[in-house]
Amino acid sequence: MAAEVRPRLTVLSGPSGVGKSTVVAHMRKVHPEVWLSVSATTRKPRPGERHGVQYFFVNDDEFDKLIANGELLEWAEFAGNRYGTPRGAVLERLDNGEPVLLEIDLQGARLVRESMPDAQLVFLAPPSWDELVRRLTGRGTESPEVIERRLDTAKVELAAESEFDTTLVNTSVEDVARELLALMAVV
Ligand SMILES: Nc1ncnc2c1ncn2[C@@H]1O[C@H](COP(=O)(O)OP(=O)(O)OP(=O)(O)O)[C@@H](O)[C@H]1O
Ligand SMILES: Nc1nc2c(ncn2[C@@H]2O[C@H](COP(=O)(O)O)[C@@H](O)[C@H]2O)c(=O)[nH]1
Repeated sequence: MAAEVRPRLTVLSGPSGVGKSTVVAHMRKVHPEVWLSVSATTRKPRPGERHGVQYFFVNDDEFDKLIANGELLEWAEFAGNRYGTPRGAVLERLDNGEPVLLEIDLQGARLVRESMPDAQLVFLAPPSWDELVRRLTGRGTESPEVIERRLDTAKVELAAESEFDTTLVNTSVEDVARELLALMAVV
């Protein structure tokens, strides 16, 4: 009998404001054992965000050093800031056989697919374009200019949906969190 193949690295991507962080937060409330990689970013913290929790907030020089030292599994520029996945923590968990989740943008997902072809790529889609605009605007964390920039990028990201292994439509946070857990073989 063939051994069961369980994808161990899962990448969750989708346009800004679709609800990736909300889904992951719900999932980890129900299953705190699911490990989410904490990225490094040059973006300034939003109110309530803490260093080492949502992100490692670093300056440009520090980000340059992370790249130069080969400490990032992937990195990308998104809407004027840089974001990257610390390599060490991800590889350590994968070596231990633990499921690993990355919440990263389309460019990062493409880079992970190149370097780790066994990763499963999950695209989180909005129920509609208007709902995406409502969510991103309603979150109230970005200026109108940044929202416009993120929505421009969202058009590119939505057009790349077919590159992903699976699409989940974020109509209900609870349903999507359950589906994602099943894809990660956590439940
Ligand atoms: N299923 C849903 N129904 C209604 N609102 C939702 C749903 N999922 C998320 N939201 C809301 O949409 C907004 C954006 O969600 P969130 O910040 O999780 O998006 P994101 O994809 O992580 O964005 P970014 O990529 O910019 O970090 C939040 O205000 C959140 O409460
Ligand atoms: N390529 C990467 N993209 C990342 C990483 N961490 C987060 N992200 C993505 O950036 C945008 C913007 O995030 P925000 O917190 O400023 O709203 C979003 O699509 C994230 O998924 C990363 O390490 N690499």
